[in-house]
Amino acid sequence: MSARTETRTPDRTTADTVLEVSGLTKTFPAGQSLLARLRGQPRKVVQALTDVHLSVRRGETLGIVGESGCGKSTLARTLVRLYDADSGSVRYDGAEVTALQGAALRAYNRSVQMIFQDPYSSLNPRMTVGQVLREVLGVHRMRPPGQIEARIRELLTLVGLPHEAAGRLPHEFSGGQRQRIGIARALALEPEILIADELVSALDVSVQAQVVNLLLELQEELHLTVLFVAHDLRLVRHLSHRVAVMYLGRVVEVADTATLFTAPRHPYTQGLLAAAPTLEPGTRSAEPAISGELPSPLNVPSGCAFRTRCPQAFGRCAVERPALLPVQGGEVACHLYDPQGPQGTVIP
Ligand SMILES: Nc1ncnc2c1ncn2[C@@H]1O[C@H](COP(=O)(O)OP(=O)(O)OP(=O)(O)O)[C@@H](O)[C@H]1O
Repeated sequence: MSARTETRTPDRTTADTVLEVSGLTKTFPAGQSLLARLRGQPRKVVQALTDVHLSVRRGETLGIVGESGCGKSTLARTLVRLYDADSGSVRYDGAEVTALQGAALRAYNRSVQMIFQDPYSSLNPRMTVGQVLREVLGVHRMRPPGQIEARIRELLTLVGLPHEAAGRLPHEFSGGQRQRIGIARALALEPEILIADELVSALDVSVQAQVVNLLLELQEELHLTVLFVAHDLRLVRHLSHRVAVMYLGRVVEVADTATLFTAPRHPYTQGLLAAAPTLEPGTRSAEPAISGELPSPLNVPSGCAFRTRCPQAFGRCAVERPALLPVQGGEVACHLYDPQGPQGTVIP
């Protein structure tokens, strides 16, 4: 990773929106005790995504960050239709994804590929890499039968594996190599969008850098659009043109990477960056950067969900949910940035 340390800028991406998420909401029924069930108590719901708005530009890498449980994976899974949204809209090249069925849904599922943290769990342990790729290419008729072997070799080269890898079983590979196999399988379907959910978090740091750099090269070579969901802000900064920050199921800030890391606006983003161990060594304060506990997604605070932990919260934050509004270099959902002024009483 040392080869490129500069922050990526959105210059090379187009302003053309490929995926437009608006008002996306997803809840899950919470677990319930036997006693509560016997008493007929109403089941609570986990508010995993609430009114999420997000535009993804063609050809960009968009990082998605936030504390554990803030809804990153649910967003990724809802985008690929592993989950059905409760409400809201996802438009891919203008077509409503939440309504797709049959052949149109299958085409969408080819165009938008998700790669998971643990490809081992989704690889058949008894199938060689060649068999896995042959099956994907054959079932989806990606190549005529006579061209399949050549395409398998091409895919292995693309992800930096030797051609001999085709004859080997998943357990014969290291974690990083298995991630490369997962990426090759996704690329076999010639997607336009890759969604990488915690792609490298289970790998050693040195291997993480190799896989992330591979993703960076592939993205530039194949003009892919990438959604990079991760905890590690250092990796997100390295890879992303823009970054979306989530808190308790909402997008609270989106900005180009340089702006987000040098001039974060939302108090939550400011806290998240201050808490990151790897960004600016020596500049961390001894105080916890974000005070208090993350509220339960069963009981999301009224108004701004972050206000119970926000050092700058004022009266309006408890009663009115801030909308995601445009600011220079991005968007932010915080009353402090209301173009009409914060309008409220600062809580002493
Ligand atoms: N299938 C499910 N059933 C019930 N609750 C769920 C389910 N999936 C996610 N949740 C809940 O939804 C909320 C958002 O979870 P999600 O996994 O999307 O967060 P995340 O930001 O990806 O977290 P992490 O970084 O730990 O993966 C959490 O409170 C989680 O417990």
